[in-house]
Formats: sequence, C-alpha cells, structure tokens
Amino acid sequence: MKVVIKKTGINGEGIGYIDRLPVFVAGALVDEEVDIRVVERKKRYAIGEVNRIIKKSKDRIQPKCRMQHICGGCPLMIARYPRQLEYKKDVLKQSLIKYAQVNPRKIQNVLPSADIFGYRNQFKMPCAMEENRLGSGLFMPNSNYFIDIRRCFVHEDELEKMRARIMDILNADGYLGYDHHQKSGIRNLVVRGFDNRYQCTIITGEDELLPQTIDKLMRLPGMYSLWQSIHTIKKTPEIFGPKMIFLAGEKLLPLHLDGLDLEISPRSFFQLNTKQAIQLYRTIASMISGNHEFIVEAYSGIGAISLYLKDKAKEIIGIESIKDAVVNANRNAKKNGCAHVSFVCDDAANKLVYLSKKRTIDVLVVDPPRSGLDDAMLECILRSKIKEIVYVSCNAATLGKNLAVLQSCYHVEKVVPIDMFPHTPHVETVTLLRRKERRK
Ligand SMILES: C[S@@+](CC[C@H](N)C(=O)[O-])C[C@H]1O[C@@H](n2cnc3c(N)ncnc32)[C@H](O)[C@@H]1O
Repeated sequence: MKVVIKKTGINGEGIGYIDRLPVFVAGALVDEEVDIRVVERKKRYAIGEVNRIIKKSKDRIQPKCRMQHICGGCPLMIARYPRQLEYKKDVLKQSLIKYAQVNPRKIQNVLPSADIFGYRNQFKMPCAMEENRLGSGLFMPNSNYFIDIRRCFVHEDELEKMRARIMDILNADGYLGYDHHQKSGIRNLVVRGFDNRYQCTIITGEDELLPQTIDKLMRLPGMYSLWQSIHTIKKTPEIFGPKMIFLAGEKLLPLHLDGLDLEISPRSFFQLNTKQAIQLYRTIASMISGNHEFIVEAYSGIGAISLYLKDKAKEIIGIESIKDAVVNANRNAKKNGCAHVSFVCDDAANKLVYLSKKRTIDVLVVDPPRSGLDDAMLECILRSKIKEIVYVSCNAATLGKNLAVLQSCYHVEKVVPIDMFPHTPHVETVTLLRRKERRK
C-alpha cells in the first residue's frame, strides 16, 4: 500500500494517512512516498512497516550507526541534522497548538547541539550474555532477546572506551549476566564521566565483586568513583537497586560547569549533554531579571539551576525528592559560597503549597520529569501569586497539556527549544510564563 508521509510523530516516526486514518511508519521521513504493510489497525490509527521507499526525501542520509534500525534510540539519524531540528520544532509546535493553542510565533527555532555525535556523558545499559560473552546493550522491546551494542555513536568517545575496558575486565574475571532464579550476575552497567573522570556503578544480584576485579577497575585510566548496587527486584523500571555499596576511589564525582564547582552521587540526576546543559542554564538565567527577593526551583536535582541563578535573588530554595541529590545540592551551594541558596528533600507540590502560603514567591523554576507537573502542583501554582514561571520541559506532550491548564492564569511569553539529544525525537524546551493582571 502506498502512503505519502506528511509529518513527524512524537517518537520520530513518519505519519501518513490511509483515507483519513493516520498511519505511523517508523523509518520514513516527511515528503517520502513509501510502500508499507499495515501491521496493526485500531479505530483511530494504524501502524505500518516500510516495504520499500518509492520516493526518497532529499534529507535522507545513511545513518552512521549500523544498529540504528534495531536499537530504536536514534530514529532521526536517517535525516540531515538541520532537518532534524526542523522536525523537532514541528513536533513541539503541533503539541503546543493542539493542547494549548499557543501562538506559534512565540516558539523560537531549536538551538542546535554543539556536538551531534559523542555528546552523552552517561549510559545506563542492561548487561546479558551473547555468544558466551557478557555484553552491554539492549533487550528488544517486550522480549528477552539481547543485543550487545559494541559501539554507540552518541556516547562520548572516552565513555565508550571506558565501557569496552570495563566489559573486558568483567569477562576476563568470569562474570555472567543476571539470573533471576539464582539472584546472581551482572544486571546493568552505569557510567558517567566529566573532564575524563568516571563514576561507575555495577548493578548486580547478591554477588560480591572479587577484590582483583575492583583492583583492575580502579587501575583503568580515569576511573574515579566505583560503586555497586544490589538489585534483585523483578520487573521494575528502576535501574539502581535499594542497596548501594561504595567500593573504591572517591564517593562523589566532581564537575566543573561554567564557573560552578559541583559534585554528584551515582543516583542523582544530571543533564546528559554537558555542553548543552550550559546552553540550557544560560537560557533559563537570561529569562529572569535580577534583584528578586525569593526564587523557588522545583525538581532541583543537584542544584545546578539554582546556583546558576545565585545573583538573581536574596534567597533561593530548591525542592527535590531524591535524598542523595539534595545532599549533593546543599554541598554544592556551600562549595560555591552561596549561603542564600538551600535545598530541601520533599515532594515538589507538597513543599510548594507550604512555601507559597508563608511567603511571596517572585519566580518559580520547574524542571519536572517526563510526566510533567502533577495536578497538585498545577493547582498550587494557579492558587499562588507567583509572578513568573520558567518551565523547563523534556516532553512536548506533557508541556502542552500543562500549559493548557496554566494559561487560565498565565500568558506564554516565550518558548525556546534546545537540542540536547541529536538523532532522537526528544526536545528540551524552556518556556517563560507571566501571571495575567487581575481585572479590577
Ligand atoms: C529533569 S530532572 C531536573 C534536574 C535539575 N533541574 C537539573 O538540571 O539537573 C527532574 C528531577 O526531579 C526530581 N523529581 C521527580 N519527581 C519529583 C517530585 N515529585 N518532587 C520533587 N522532585 C522530583 C528527580 O529526582 C530529578 O532530579
């Protein structure tokens, strides 16, 4: 069946129409004519697979990664980078118009990533056996079929070297993939690195790592902080288990970011593209004028945004639910001489209700997970008198839905998309909202 692709979907797939029914086609680009077979047909949409591309887009290129069509992480790698940025803006526009009727003229062009390959400072990869060798890679969706990914082009080059060296050591010392019945083996490998220093966490069953393995790992160039996490819980999206064991080196990984000295624990969140994190934080800071009394940052992680805003207010409080990240953030405030910036461990909505009842909040910065702001958070914001909000979002759909609610009390002033993840459909967005004047 022939289909012409009309637009890009939120997961980077092409969308065409059979009569008026949208059909989602992975691996097809806008303006392409493709011969497809329909593999699923629902009442409101269908899913198609490409048999043959009849007419190719002029933007189609050969993907750098030969696993691109299998892995699924980089669906846009088949298009030239400037075109990827246009797709991302288009997906953002579709969502903000569909859910919140945002004026498209408020949406700026996507700021490109400084690096389009080798930009990720961290990986969290499942480990399993492939042909008698312990590999790090991925499980095919909804299956136990594991593929060892020998080279990932979006990971930083040195991070990939570190991954290969760690896997060689684990294989040389005879470690196997995780077995749920035995509660033993290697389950995941998590490594993050800044400035050629690396923090590695090996997620295992109830195993003890051999002293010789720890010794070899610590002798790898750049290995700085080595942890183990015991994780025997079945079927959970959580990568880290409840028990963390510090093995060797330093507990925290240092990060020098645009004049700030930061430290981070394995379980704390940090932006995955270090250069783009600087662009993101500078964009946020550029939207907030100075001389405020009180700024609150919700979902504050290790505190980088609040510390970036240190000269903008007499007091700044960050709210974060992961305890390790709050400990990092308070140490980071101290390290950077910011006695007026502090962080609390709490649910964002819970603490914001409390703070907004007691004090006037001039600016609220929110950087929630992909699920966006929950109902309690939205209700608290609407009831508050907060004048300005900077909403940092990594999900265009939840941003659109949240803006639809917030627009009853706030104007959308400016929307700035930033590309943190080339080749993926994800787009980070910074939106400035200003409270509407009450009619007298
Ligand atoms: C996208 S990250 C933002 C981190 C930080 N702004 C940065 O740039 O590094 C979202 C953060 O929200 C935290 N979080 C998730 N749900 C939360 C909640 N209900 N209340 C407070 N923090 C939450 C996560 O632990 C994570 O650190």
